[in-house]
Amino acid sequence: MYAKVIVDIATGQTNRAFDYQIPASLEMLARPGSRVTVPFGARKIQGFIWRIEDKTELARVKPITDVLDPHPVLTQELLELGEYLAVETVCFLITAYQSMIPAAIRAKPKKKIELLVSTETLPPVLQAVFQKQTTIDWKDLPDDKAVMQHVQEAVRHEQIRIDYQVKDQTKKQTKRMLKLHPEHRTHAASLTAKAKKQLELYDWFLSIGDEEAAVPAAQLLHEQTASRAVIQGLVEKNILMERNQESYRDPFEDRSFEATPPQELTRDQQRALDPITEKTSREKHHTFLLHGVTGSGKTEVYLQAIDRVLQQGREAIVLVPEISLTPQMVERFKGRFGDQVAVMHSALSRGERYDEWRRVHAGDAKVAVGARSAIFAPFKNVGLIIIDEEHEGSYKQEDHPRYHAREVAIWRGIYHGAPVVLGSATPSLESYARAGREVYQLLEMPERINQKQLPAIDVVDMRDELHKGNRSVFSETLLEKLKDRLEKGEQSILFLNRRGYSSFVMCRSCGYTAECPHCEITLTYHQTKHQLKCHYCGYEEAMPATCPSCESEQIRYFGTGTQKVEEELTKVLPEARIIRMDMDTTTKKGSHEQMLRRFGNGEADILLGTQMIAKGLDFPMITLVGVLAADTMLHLPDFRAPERTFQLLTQVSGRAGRDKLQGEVVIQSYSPDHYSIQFAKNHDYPSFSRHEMGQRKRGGYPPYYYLTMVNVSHEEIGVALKTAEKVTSRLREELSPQAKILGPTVSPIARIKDRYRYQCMIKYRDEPELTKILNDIAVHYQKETAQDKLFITIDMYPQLFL
Ligand SMILES: Nc1ncnc2c1ncn2[C@@H]1O[C@H](COP(=O)(O)OP(=O)(O)OP(=O)(O)O)[C@@H](O)[C@H]1O
Ligand SMILES: [Zn+2]
Ligand SMILES: [Zn+2]
Repeated sequence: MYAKVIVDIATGQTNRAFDYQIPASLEMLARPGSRVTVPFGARKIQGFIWRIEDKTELARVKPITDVLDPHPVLTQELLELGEYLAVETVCFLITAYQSMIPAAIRAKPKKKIELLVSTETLPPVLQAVFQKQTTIDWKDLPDDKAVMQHVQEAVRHEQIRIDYQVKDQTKKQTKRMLKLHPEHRTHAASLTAKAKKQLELYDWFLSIGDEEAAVPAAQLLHEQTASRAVIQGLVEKNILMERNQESYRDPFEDRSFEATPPQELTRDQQRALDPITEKTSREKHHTFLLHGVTGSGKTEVYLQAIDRVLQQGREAIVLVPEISLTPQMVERFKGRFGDQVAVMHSALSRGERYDEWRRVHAGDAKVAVGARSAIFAPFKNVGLIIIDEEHEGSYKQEDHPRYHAREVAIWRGIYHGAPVVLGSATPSLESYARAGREVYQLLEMPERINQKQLPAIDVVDMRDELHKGNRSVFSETLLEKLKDRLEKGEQSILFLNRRGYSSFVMCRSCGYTAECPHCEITLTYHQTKHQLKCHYCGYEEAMPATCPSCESEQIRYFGTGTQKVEEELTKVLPEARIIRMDMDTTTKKGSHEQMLRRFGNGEADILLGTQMIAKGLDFPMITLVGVLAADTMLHLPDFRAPERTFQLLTQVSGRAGRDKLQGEVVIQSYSPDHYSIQFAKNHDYPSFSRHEMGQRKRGGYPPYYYLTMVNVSHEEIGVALKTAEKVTSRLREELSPQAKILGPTVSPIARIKDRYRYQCMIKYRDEPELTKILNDIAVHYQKETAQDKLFITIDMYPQLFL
């Protein structure tokens, strides 16, 4: 037998399968998707078995040194998905595969064989191998075909188990379990009346009424059902059998989750659920866009749809943005589905993450809830994929492989015949446009639960505040309302946007911002040259000393931090209890959760924070939301800036008045008339989307055009530029005349780590050859890139433009 192996060297030359022979001793373990060690030149390296074949074209092939995984880490499906990702995102196969498995098992684990039954029941050959041990190293097995056949048989009969020897830091815990031996009836004949205690224990097991039931030995001892000697007696007689069962580290074990029964759905919820279950019950793929306003009860729809899928014996994947993977969110899923839920996110330790992954891999968990990479959950029978807050930029990975989780979800949905549900109060324009063209099916929930009103939004013009002589970060209106909530004992959220800080220039007097005359994009301030620059076309101009619009000298770049806001807040509202949540205060593991729990328990009046408090929170006592500066993101050099602003304002406003009390929102802005702010104020997603679609059409941006970004960098500015020019002209030659190729221009960050950066943007509608051409370009420069001199990054769904 031969294995085609994808080796763990991410270069163009090694981006193909290499043939190796599978030695007899490893035949049983070598499966597609298993990781292996193989000789490569003078070295030994790791790789993945990609395919297994019974012949090779090569005259001489070396044997595989070792198979690392007792069970393949990648399923056949994931192997195929990797091939798709490699082509579609222009990355190496090995990079795609590595991104699908947790970091903890990328290390080289040792394999061991564990005895699950008493030694005597093994065939003599294996008895000799084990002797008195219950666990032996795989390495110590004799390299003998006959022994291997016995091992294979014993695995099949669950007499032994092959598993990883995991290093201490990620040590698995095991529990000794007892159950009836398959042939207990025959063996029980040997029990005499004298062995009273043993008979009692045997009867106890029979009384369970389930031949397969396994009971922890510790429980029997603890509850004094039997003594150690009695248990041992029955095990020796092969009436009971013992086995070690893994118990997983449970990151949530110190917390109990209140069971939450399904709620009776509202009419809107039922109307959203029905089309989804219609597809799940027929195991048909279909993509839904669930557009439901904040507080419309989208989560309950997800939960009930998942429930159906679990009843079918299938599995579900739920993606949520990392930042909204709060205890509240976890509670809802654990509360409904208990241990069947595996939670996968970066706040868990490496070991915990590994355990959760293993529970999915072993089929012990049925629902994977996690951030972006959970889309690779190694389930075998996926029945439903949900992407909550589907508009979030974090679903796009900004490193190789540069995939978008939405595309991966749809690929897997098609593979499994599983619907994909994209949910949001503020869908991305891309998804909404697809729903408009009936590529996705739109499901709408336009009202909050119990017809609760959406909060009234007050937009305060901060230019007026300045003219009135108020230089504080709080407008009079906001301060008044904050005081009012303090008196009533209700809670407030203050939101300060961190993104887009000090990168743009604005006149504090009239709200003027500098824009590129060619691109409808805000110019970015470059400190070194004291200049304003367009990231897209390269246009630049000098930083003005006075505002070109009103001649005020109050023109400057923009920014203030949460810490400063907190200081000011304690000055004006000394009696308020404040929790500040930002990158600085949440570095400690668990602090994020703890702060939210304290706020939820009413231990603070005001929650002040950045992006991490904008979504997902569902606290009944929040009746006021204040947005301190709505503009910061509006002027980012990114065509999605108005969309992101609208989304964020809508999401953060959505935290107010979700329960019985009516909510209210104050948005402070220097450009209160901007359409993003006005449409958000009126809770008018459809009008926003219509207006923004017009802008996109005029600018030639998604969803009217696709974008691809090619970035070239090199230590020598000349080489970087020349290569970028070559790539650009090649694209111009090979793509159709309809494709617009912009650039090369200097990247917004012109130099990173001493490398000069140039970029080229491709706008296109239909270029079937594009991925092929880009892959060819990557191959063409592979020598230079392999030497780490030249970097070419190709991004098929650019989300960030820096
Ligand atoms: N059918 C129902 N009956 C009563 N209460 C419900 C029902 N469905 C949901 N709820 C409650 O309504 C509240 C809002 O629901 P949920 O958090 O799911 O909204 P959402 O649509 O996800 O909002 P957001 O987009 O703002 O996160 C929750 O407290 C939830 O428990
Ligand atoms: Zn001005
Ligand atoms: Zn421009």
